[in-house]
Amino acid sequence: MVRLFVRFSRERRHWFSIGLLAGLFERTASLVPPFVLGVAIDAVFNQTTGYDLPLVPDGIVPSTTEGQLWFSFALIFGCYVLTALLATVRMLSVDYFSHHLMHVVRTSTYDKMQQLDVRFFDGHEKGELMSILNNDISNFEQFFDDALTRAVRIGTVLLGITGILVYLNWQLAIVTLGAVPLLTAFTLWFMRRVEPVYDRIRSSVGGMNTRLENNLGGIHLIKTMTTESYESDRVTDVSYRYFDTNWQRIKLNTLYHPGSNFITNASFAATFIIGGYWVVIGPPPLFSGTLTVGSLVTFLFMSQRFTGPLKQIALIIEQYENARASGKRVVGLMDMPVAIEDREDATELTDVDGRVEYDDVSFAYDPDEEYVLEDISFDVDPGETVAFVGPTGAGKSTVVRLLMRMYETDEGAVRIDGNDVRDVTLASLRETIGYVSQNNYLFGGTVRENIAYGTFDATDEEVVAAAESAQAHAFIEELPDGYDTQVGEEGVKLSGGQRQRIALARIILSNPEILVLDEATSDVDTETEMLIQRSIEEITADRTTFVIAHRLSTVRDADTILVLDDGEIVERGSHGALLERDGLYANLWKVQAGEINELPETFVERITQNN
Ligand SMILES: Nc1ncnc2c1ncn2[C@@H]1O[C@H](COP(=O)(O)OP(=O)(O)OP(=O)(O)O)[C@@H](O)[C@H]1O
Repeated sequence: MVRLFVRFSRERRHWFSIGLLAGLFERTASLVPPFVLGVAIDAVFNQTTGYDLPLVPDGIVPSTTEGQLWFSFALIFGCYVLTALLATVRMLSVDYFSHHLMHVVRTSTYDKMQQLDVRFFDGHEKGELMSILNNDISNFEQFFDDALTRAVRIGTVLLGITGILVYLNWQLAIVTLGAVPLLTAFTLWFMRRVEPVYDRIRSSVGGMNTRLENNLGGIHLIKTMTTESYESDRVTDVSYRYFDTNWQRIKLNTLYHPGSNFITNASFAATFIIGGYWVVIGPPPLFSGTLTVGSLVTFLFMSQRFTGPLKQIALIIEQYENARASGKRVVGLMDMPVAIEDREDATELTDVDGRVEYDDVSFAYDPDEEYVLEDISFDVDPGETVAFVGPTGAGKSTVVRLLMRMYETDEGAVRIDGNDVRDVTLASLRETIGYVSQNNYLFGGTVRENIAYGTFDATDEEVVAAAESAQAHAFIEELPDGYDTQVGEEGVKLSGGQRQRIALARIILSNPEILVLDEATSDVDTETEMLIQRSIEEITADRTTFVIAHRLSTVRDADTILVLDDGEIVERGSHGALLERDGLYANLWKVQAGEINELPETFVERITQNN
């Protein structure tokens, strides 16, 4: 928490200082009225002592009893006004500071999260990350907004009360203040018990968010599979875990609150009994000197004033523990090493011709698992189209993820125009490559915004031209508001094929040097695909293109077709050459063309051996 505070509060820290100072003076001013009341009782009502207020020059104290009465009223009223003014200053400055801090921590955490590589997101659920960005950062804000200023005010009150009570009667002060060490010991015991519970609460919030996020995202699946009751049970489980960890906290709190109440009330009772005895009968055994009625009234008022703040310590601890657990998660994320980032001497990838080389590339998603790609080598000349085909899970998408350096090769190198992708800046590398996948993400917003995403300065004419190339213009025109139609969250208001065409238009508009089409037309009907294919031929004519497709008709015109199986290239060549070879590709083609009904059983084995 200290780290987060030091790092992110720099710009607005003065607001925090102003707030703390205002809180300090506010509490000091609030202690004056009971003290003035005590003096007034003795000097004005009982007339047993002189009107003597420390720090107030004698010259300004009226000499008549009536004057002293009005003076006391004015002083008490003035302190209340001052307290209210200072409270306003405190609240404004501290609220401003803590909300600004929350804003800075949230945006910085988000920025950091964005820098993390895809592998990080593979291993973390969205709900978990959402709960860090939302709940954890709010807890952090709450601590600074509320708990910390409260702690400062309590500190001031306790110090002020201690000073006043010791000044009035140090012996009775020992009785009244005896509660403080007891309460401190009790509080420390409580803190030790409650700390791990808060860690568990924060993690159960993350788990619950993840479950809810998953279920809302998969609501269509839940409905079609009629798994509502199964999912209700799963939500009940995570919600119960949250309830249960909270219940542990509540149980500890219920022990703490009555316990601390008892200690502080005992201190009040002891002050009342000993002080009352002293005023009425004389000093009790072990005590000596005099105690006036006014002093006893001040003592009783003050002991009430400090029992409240002492009880609030529990709340502060609660907020502190909450913020500590949250801070740990935020810092954990901030400290997460960025596995894929620009090297210090990274250069810009500019004037790209589009020559791509895979040089003996091997890769595993999990270092402890087998390679997903093994010894992949091929070259693509500028402007050529290379296609990847092969059974599902063969590693086709993985090949292109390495090109964009979403993951790094374990062995070998991927080069563009002779530059190892690890030696160029990530931004220039990824700007060079346009990627359309089978899972096209659309942001909630209009069709136009989605097409121009990433090419934010595109004119309307350019957007329409890109949509025309992607065979999307006609259907967009049919939509209720044309290009201004809202597509809904993740584009739910569009069909899969429509979403794909918008994603294709987006990439066409960004005009990348290298194009990757990963099942980019898998969701459109054959007719539309043929139309898109014509546009794609135009778009890809002069640029290096990687095409991944299960529908082999899409790739038959590619310059080179690489057939992948189980992470290895098992065949390579043009469509005609591969048909002649009569291997895996030829068999797949025959199945798709309806010439044979199923693949020969031993084909993979045979082909692998032949290679
Ligand atoms: N993010 C990931 N983490 C771990 N393993 C992965 C990940 N993505 C893919 N894999 C695994 O890597 C292998 C290759 O996956 P890849 O997506 O490259 O196959 P593909 O040939 O593109 O398949 P498809 O035709 O079904 O899209 C598969 O066994 C898959 O389970």
